[in-house]
Amino acid sequence: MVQYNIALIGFGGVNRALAQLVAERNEQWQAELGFRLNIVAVTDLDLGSVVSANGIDARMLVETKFERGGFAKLSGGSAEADNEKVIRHAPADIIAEATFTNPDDGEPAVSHCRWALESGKHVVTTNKGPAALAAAELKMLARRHHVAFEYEGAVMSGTPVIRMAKTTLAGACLTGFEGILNGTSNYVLGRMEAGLGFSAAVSEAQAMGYAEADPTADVEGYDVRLKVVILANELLGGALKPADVSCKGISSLTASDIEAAAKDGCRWKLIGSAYRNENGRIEASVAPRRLALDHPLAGVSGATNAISFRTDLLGAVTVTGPGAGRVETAYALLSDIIAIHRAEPAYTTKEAAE
Ligand SMILES: NC(=O)C1=CN([C@@H]2O[C@H](COP(=O)(O)OP(=O)(O)OC[C@H]3O[C@@H](n4cnc5c(N)ncnc54)[C@H](O)[C@@H]3O)[C@@H](O)[C@H]2O)C=CC1
Ligand SMILES: N[C@@H](CC=O)C(=O)O
Repeated sequence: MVQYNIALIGFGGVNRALAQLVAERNEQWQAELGFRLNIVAVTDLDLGSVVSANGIDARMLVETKFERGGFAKLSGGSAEADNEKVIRHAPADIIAEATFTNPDDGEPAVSHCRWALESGKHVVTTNKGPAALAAAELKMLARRHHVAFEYEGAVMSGTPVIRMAKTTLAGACLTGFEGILNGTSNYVLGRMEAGLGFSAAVSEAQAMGYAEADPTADVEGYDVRLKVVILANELLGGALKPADVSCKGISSLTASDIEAAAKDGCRWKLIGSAYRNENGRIEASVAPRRLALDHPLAGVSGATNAISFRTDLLGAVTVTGPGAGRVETAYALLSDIIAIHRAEPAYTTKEAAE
């Protein structure tokens, strides 16, 4: 039986949902995917840290109402989130990083990933900071230590966009993309169309688990900007930084802007895009756009996201699916672990990994 020991860094909506899946689906994964997961460590800024080489009961983790520092009450627990010690020394094969996204420098998540990779542990993360701001360094570190750095969930949560574009669209000559890449802002725009105020709509998105810890990142477009950087660098061979992407969010859109668009048979959407121009330069932007109702992205509603890839050989290829949500994003971590499992011989053979 293959069993991967996993450490959860950050125990908020996404990693809790992953723990819930572990509690409910390990038998199914063993039968269908050929492995099971064993949670050996968890750290969280609010709750502290806990390590157990034999494994921590996933159901107990999700069902217990821990108070601040509450992991101290568990065997092997402490009230402090001792991330570096846990990441470097817990007996984990895989580190699941799901702490807050820091859009400025990606820290401390970049360091979490670095410590894990340096210690020979695979990293799966939904955190956009490391993927957008330090992917080149972290991928190199991963190669050097013969482990994986995977971040499918950083764009469009569990909807398989990065891996799909890299593998199944290989050879189709991708020249650009445009899409709705933030669930919160799309949800907010839809609720405003239904007559709700901006702040009330943002509160709803927070309650549903879609929004960032600071929802400014969602409504001002900073979250989409990170996703555009990730996709442009990963799929178009760019070396973009957030400052290279012009950025405007939806916070200045008023109820009357939304009404006026509806009267004209249009709808506002926050669109992130990047294209390689004829000089080979990548032009990237984030901005609200008024789309006619027959535009392929106009009908994408709620926290659903969609991306249209522009390719030479196929024209536009559009993928739609969840863009946010706790379980949906936990699925992205599972999909990264499945990718690691399927590539495992490449990691255990030194020559193949170099
Ligand atoms: N919720 C969603 O729909 C999606 C979330 N993401 C990303 O996944 C990550 C996790 O998202 P959620 O679980 O929804 O966020 P959350 O805010 O529910 O949970 C984050 C957890 O990380 C903990 N934390 C923060 N800094 C920490 C640190 N330095 N050390 C240890 N723990 C720390 C917090 O105490 C909190 O419990 C974020 O980076 C987010 O941007 C990505 C795609 C979708
Ligand atoms: N806050 C983000 C979560 C996923 O990246 C969103 O709303 O899309």
